[in-house]
Amino acid sequence: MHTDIGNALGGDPALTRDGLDELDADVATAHERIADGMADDAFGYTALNLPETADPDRIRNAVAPFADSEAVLTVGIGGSALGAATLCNGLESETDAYFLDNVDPEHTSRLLDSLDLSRTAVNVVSNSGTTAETLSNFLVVREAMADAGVDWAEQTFVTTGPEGNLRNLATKHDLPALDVPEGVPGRFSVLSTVGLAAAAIQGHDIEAVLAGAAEERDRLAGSLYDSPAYAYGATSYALAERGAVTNAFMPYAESLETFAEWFAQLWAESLGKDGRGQTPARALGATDQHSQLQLYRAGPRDKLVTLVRPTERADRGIPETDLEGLSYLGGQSLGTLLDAEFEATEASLTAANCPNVRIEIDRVDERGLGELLFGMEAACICYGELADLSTFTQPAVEWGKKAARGLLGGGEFAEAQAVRGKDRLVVE
Ligand SMILES: O=P(O)(O)OC[C@H]1O[C@H](O)[C@H](O)[C@@H](O)[C@@H]1O
Repeated sequence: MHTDIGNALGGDPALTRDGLDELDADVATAHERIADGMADDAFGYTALNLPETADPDRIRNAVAPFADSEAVLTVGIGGSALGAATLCNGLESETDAYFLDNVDPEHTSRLLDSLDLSRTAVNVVSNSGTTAETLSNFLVVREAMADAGVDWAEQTFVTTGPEGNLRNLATKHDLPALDVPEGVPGRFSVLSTVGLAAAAIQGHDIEAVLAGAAEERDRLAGSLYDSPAYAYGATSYALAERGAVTNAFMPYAESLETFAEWFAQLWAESLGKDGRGQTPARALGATDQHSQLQLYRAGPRDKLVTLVRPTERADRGIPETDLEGLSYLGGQSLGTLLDAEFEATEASLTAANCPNVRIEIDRVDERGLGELLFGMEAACICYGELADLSTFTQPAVEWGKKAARGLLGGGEFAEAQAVRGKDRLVVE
């Protein structure tokens, strides 16, 4: 992964090279704390050890019974779905991958009706083993399988923590179970069983994902100028502190669209605390050049734009044409056009003083995704250290979970009272 922060300097909000140089001493301290956390396998930091500690053979063996499946359906939400979705949606496979995260009944029904459940492996993922959306969707999937005359227990495996309803269910029905590694929060779990099992069923080279991640880990160093991950984390932090409270994250590859979703969870849930943080906005190049870019270039001066692309991709030529005014396109390729658009957007933002960062990988393949995923995790942790935030907690998300559970009669939660006490001012 390469991080080019040249265009992050000298814009509005203003960040100077001197400012970054000054921050570099804090990056050195942050790096020490991160290295200590990794060495101690401390909660959260241990996620950065996954390139070494994840066991691809164990994952491959666990999913071997499902190798002939036509599709893999992952039932999970948040960190228990987005990592696997990033890998599966980023890479080509003959085995289809589907994800049930939301509990929209229409979507769930439509998806289940469209699948051949007799040829579908079901991967139920929940670290806590108690998440209402995941367990509800699983109960619905199980019923649909039974209705279709499918032995659900033959086609289901779980990925979960040591305790909880899902662990109990796996024990009761003797389902294959993969363990979520201890101390790894969901949004940092993509390089573990949580993110890699579905990719393994799809036949992807999960060792290469880990190798890409390991390469990025080896480049963590005590200076932001030596580590692409810290360069991104430190620059984002410095800009946010100066007013760039929005991070418009814009990959130029359809295959990276889910990666932007994964990034949004990582950045928002980890760094949105104590009145601080940087709001991730998901965009896709070149599509959103024709919509959101207007705001990024000419709207409030409160943004960092992150442009991400592979430098190599399978290309497709644009046919020659004698259509008037279009001859300049003939003989070019879609890839050349996309690259030109990327560079034009970058220049256009810079000309308007909008700070932007360029992140590149060689290709969207297993290795490249491993680099990006690890790189963004390390960037996020670095940002959290610099801002002195508790990167690995999510009290605000837990609040809503408790409120919803209380409303459904799942226990006594003070948070549910707040929902009942909602102020109303209805206009009809
Ligand atoms: O894996 P689970 O325990 O089911 O949790 C799934 C998700 O739940 C919550 O919303 C957390 O804030 C997320 O970080 C987590 O990834």
